[in-house]
This record gives sequence, structure tokens and C-alpha cells, in this order.
Amino acid sequence: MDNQHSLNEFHWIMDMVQTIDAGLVVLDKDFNVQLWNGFMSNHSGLSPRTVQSAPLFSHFPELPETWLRSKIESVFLLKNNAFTSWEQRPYIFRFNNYRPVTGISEFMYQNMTIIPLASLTGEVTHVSLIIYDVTDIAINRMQLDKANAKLAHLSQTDTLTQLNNRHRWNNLIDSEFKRVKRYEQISTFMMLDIDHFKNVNDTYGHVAGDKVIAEVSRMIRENMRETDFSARYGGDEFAICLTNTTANNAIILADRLRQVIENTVITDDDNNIKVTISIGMAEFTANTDTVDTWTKNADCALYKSKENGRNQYSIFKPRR
Ligand SMILES: Nc1nc2c(ncn2[C@@H]2O[C@H](COP(=O)(O)OP(=O)(O)OP(=O)(O)O)[C@@H](O)[C@H]2O)c(=O)[nH]1
Repeated sequence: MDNQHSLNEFHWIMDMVQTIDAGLVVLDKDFNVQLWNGFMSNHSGLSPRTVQSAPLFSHFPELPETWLRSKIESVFLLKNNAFTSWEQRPYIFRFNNYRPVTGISEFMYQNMTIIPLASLTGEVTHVSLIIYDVTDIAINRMQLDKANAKLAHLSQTDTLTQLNNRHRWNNLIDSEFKRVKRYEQISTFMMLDIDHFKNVNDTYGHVAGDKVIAEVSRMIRENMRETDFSARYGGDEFAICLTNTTANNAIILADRLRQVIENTVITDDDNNIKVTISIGMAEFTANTDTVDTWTKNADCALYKSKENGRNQYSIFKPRR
């Protein structure tokens, strides 16, 4: 009776091993396949008889052999489970993905657990690989990450100009302020404002005004260095931080921008619009005690440019 029961139990277990929705593989120390369940046959197209004819790696050249060997060998040695997730390695066996919902991935994402299998004497003679299809989870996670990245970008970007918005600027300038202060570095804060922009709106309308703002932003983006950062600071006002740059060297960008903008004709419907900009610059100095001070200094220089007739740059000079 006991024997019969054990036999039944063995058959049930084998049935479950064959039909379970996870890959089960048993390997010996030479990586010969001893067990290859239904999941593995169905997805690889190779029957147990075929895979048992030679070591695992000869059937699957795409397997990361060196990595997998050392992983499996450490399980034999340490007698501990090992685990790998799709985030480290999208898949172990390159199986096609047939899932209807997540059909956007051509392959099956997999997690894998390797467990040591001991003989009756306690010696680890084999290991079992358990392969889980985690395509749905992986795709959902990646879509969520993508959506979050898009949201983060949207929350930091000004829609009209695609420059950083004021909120993002505040964070960036804060970090830059800390950096230059701590490491006694140089950096220049540049503030720009379109001259008589109200006239553009009044003469050509708000849509044309928007186009002017967008075009000025494009010219800012195209002329600044990758290591600098910029933002739409307010309506027709922009800020640029020129890292590791003195105010005297920032003149090069200031004047280039001033000239490029002055010489560009912005067309909107039948209107040819030309604008100029005024610029104020403030270099970080030992007296720049806060970001607010730095901003005020740049603003003060901008005000001077406006006062002196616009379409020019000024550099903030601290009082002695
Ligand atoms: N079209 C458009 N106009 C805006 C936007 N944001 C702000 N403005 C307008 O920009 C104008 C800014 O004017 P001011 O900066 O006060 O002055 P200004 O005419 O530029 O003159 P100066 O700065 O002294 O040279 C205002 O008329 C605002 O209504 C925007 O997103 N689109």
C-alpha cells in the first residue's frame, strides 16, 4: 500500500513538473541535462531526448556561458540558492514571447533561481534551474518607468520653449551654487530679457509673441555649451548658468547670442519680426552669499543694460 502510494505520488509530482508554467532543468556537474520539463520543451522546441544528448551549452549558443557556469559552480560549492532577475539580464534562454498582451517584446523576460540538489548522502551532485516567465511584469515596469520619466520631464520643462522651467532652474542653480562655493570654482549667472517685448504682443498678437519666445529659446539652446544650463525664467526672461566660466569669458556667449538674435528674422504668417535682447551677467564671488544674491546681481546688471539703451550686455560690478 505504501509503495503504491509512493508510486502515485511520484507520478503526480512528475505530472506537475511537466506541466507547471515555469521552466525546470536539472543539470549534473558536467552541465549535462538530466531533466527538461514541458515548459522548456515547448519554448525551446527541443525535446528532453535532444537536449540530453550533449551538455547544455552546445544546444544554446546564446547562453551567457562563462557567467552561467560560474553561477552554477558557486551553487555546487556553497550549497546555497542563487537568483538572477530580468533587470540584471533580460533573459537566460532566448525564447520568443507569445503573450498576447505583452506582444511588444519579441523575447521572454526571465528570472531564474538555481537550487542545489543533494543526494541521500547530503552531497550536492546536481542543480536545478527554475526559469520564470516575467515578461508581463517586466513590460509593465518598463512602461511605468517610461511614463514616470516622461512625467518628470514634463514637470521640469517649459512647454512653449522646451527649456527648463523655473522650478527646475531653482534646483539646478542651487546645486551649482553649492558646488562653486564648496570647491571655490567659477561660474557666471546670465539673465536675458527680450527688449520691448510688450510691443511684439501689441503689434502682432500673442501667438506671434509666443513664436518669438520659442525662437529666442531655440537660439539660446543652439548657442550654449552642453555643460551650461538654461531656463525660461519668466515670461520673456531667460537664465543661463555658464559653469566654470568667468564673466569676462561669458561675454563671448552674450555677444554671440545678442548678434544672432538681432540678425534673425522671425516669420509668423506674413509678419517679419525682429527683436533684440538685453543681458546681465554676474560672476560668483566670495561675496555671493546666497542664490538670491547671485540672482539679484545678474538682474541688476540686466537692469543696467536696459537703462543704457538695451540690445547690449552688462557685467555686475560689486561695490567696494
Ligand atoms: N506672447 C506671450 N507674451 C508673454 C508671455 N509671457 C509674458 N508675456 C508678455 O511679455 C511682456 C513682458 O513685458 P516686460 O518685460 O514688462 O517689458 P518689455 O515690453 O519686454 O520691455 P523691456 O523688458 O523693458 O524691454 C508682457 O506684455 C507680458 O504679457 C508668453 O508666454 N507669451
